[in-house]
Amino acid sequence: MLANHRFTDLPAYAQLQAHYDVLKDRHLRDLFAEDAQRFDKFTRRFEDILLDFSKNRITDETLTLLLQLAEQAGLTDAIGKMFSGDKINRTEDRAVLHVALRNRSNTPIIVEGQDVMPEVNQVLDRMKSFSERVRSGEWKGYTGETITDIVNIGIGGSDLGPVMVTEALKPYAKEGLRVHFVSNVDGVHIYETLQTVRPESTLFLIASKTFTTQETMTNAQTARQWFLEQGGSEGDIARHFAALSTNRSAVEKFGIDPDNMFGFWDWVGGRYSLWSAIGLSIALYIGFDNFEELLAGGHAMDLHFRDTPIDQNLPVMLALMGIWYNNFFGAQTQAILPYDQYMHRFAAYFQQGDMESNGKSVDRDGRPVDYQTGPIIWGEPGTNGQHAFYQLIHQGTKLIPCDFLAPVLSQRPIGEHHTILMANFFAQTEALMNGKTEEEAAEELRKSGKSEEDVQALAPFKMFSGNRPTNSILFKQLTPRTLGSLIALYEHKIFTQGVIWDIFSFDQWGVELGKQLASRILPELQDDTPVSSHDSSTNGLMNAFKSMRNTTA
Ligand SMILES: O=P(O)(O)OC[C@H]1O[C@H](O)[C@@H](O)[C@@H](O)[C@@H]1O
Repeated sequence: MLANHRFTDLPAYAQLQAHYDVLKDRHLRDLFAEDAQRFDKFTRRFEDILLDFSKNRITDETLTLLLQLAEQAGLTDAIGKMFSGDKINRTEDRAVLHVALRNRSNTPIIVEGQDVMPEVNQVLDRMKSFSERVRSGEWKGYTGETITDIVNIGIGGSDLGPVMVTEALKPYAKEGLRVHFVSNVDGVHIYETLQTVRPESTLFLIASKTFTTQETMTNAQTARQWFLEQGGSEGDIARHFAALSTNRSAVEKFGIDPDNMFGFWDWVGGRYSLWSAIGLSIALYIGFDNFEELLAGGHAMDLHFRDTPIDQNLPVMLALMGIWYNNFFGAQTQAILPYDQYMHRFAAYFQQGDMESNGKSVDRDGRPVDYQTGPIIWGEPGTNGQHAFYQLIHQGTKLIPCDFLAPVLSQRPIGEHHTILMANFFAQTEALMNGKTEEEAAEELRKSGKSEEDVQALAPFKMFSGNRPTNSILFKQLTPRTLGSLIALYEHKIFTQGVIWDIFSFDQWGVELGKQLASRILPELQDDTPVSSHDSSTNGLMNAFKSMRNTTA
């Protein structure tokens, strides 16, 4: 059991509060001017990844105090417990072992007296041979055609990870093999996808940890029906449907051949499951060797996180910077801004990863917290974001800590594109840090020939306060290994923050209420009887829906 603490009672918390009162008025520009060593001091490296957190509103003292906070919260002990298979997900009575899924060293990891590694490796072996058979064309559809299209049907953790990774690693994909993702229960999603594929050459992966999720089961039934209507027979389903799940009996009930089921375990959280059988679409798309490289990258980051002193530890640094802004500066959000178009779903992926993990408001004793926990995560790839929402980051009233991520080498080096992209990457963090004083703005206006009256009128609009914090994460290239490490970096950041906030990061009870109510409402929508069992707004909306659906558009 982890020793519980109240975050705000940790001795370092009060010290940080006092320190914040002094530091909050200091400008990053001055902190850089005062300390020539800032970059060297506040960067950490791991393999081909460089984390520069020097453009944060910190000093040596801030970092020392934040590290003490982590220590006082029992971080080292908590890391040990996760890696050794303790049931740290207490509200579900489960271990949390996504690290076992990518444990390429194969050291035993024991859950309830049993080493989980043989089973992990067995599923990986099956994924390997299955993906190789499909990719080589040995696996045939019901008319003897090879598979050209993979349709992954899943939602949340059974969708976002595979979507993000297959997009990020597109350069490693096999030519002629397409992958599609259907998640939304909105029939539009499956309709549009089915328009683009043929039953003879399509493989459906029904991805659901529980195999009970309404959206996924509805989409899976529609896909099955479509397959049968298009010419496939019941007997052909085994060639075209596979299941990725922990729920064997539900898979069998659905009619999927148990030989086509790839299992995983309750100690894999949905949002941490891309490393498990849920990653089959990834293995099919980029090949098993590349999938193994992804796992190896995750594993390397795991070992770094577990074995490196916390002051040298990349996930810990990211976590501490986040806590500094979240709990002392009152920042509500955290932007993730990858300067790599292939990473365009990275922020969306960590919206679930972070917000479902740390969007909690009771501590581990079930007491309401009186401090802020998980931030709102959002972001889009650079430079698109620059032309959309950066205005607010630069000149708005909100403090938005940003992570800037970029590869040194592009996967698609075309002309000057990457150099131009990187010029923007460096320019943005510098601009956010330095800003532009009103005098500087006035001087520029004067130089452009404006009258003194215009200079005075316009300068306030053209000044930038700066002092806006960023992390820069520079990595050599977006390879499977590096992507694996980057994902694990953020996963462990989330874990570290959860430990410090004394919350449970691995349950997600908050998604249940809406589900419960939806299943109560569904039968009420199935006829035209007026509804009166809810509040007046919900009744009113449902009754309006019922009457409008009966009038022609
Ligand atoms: O894989 P499943 O069981 O279909 O769950 C899909 C998703 O459902 C819920 O929204 C949550 O529990 C998520 O964490 C999960 O990823």
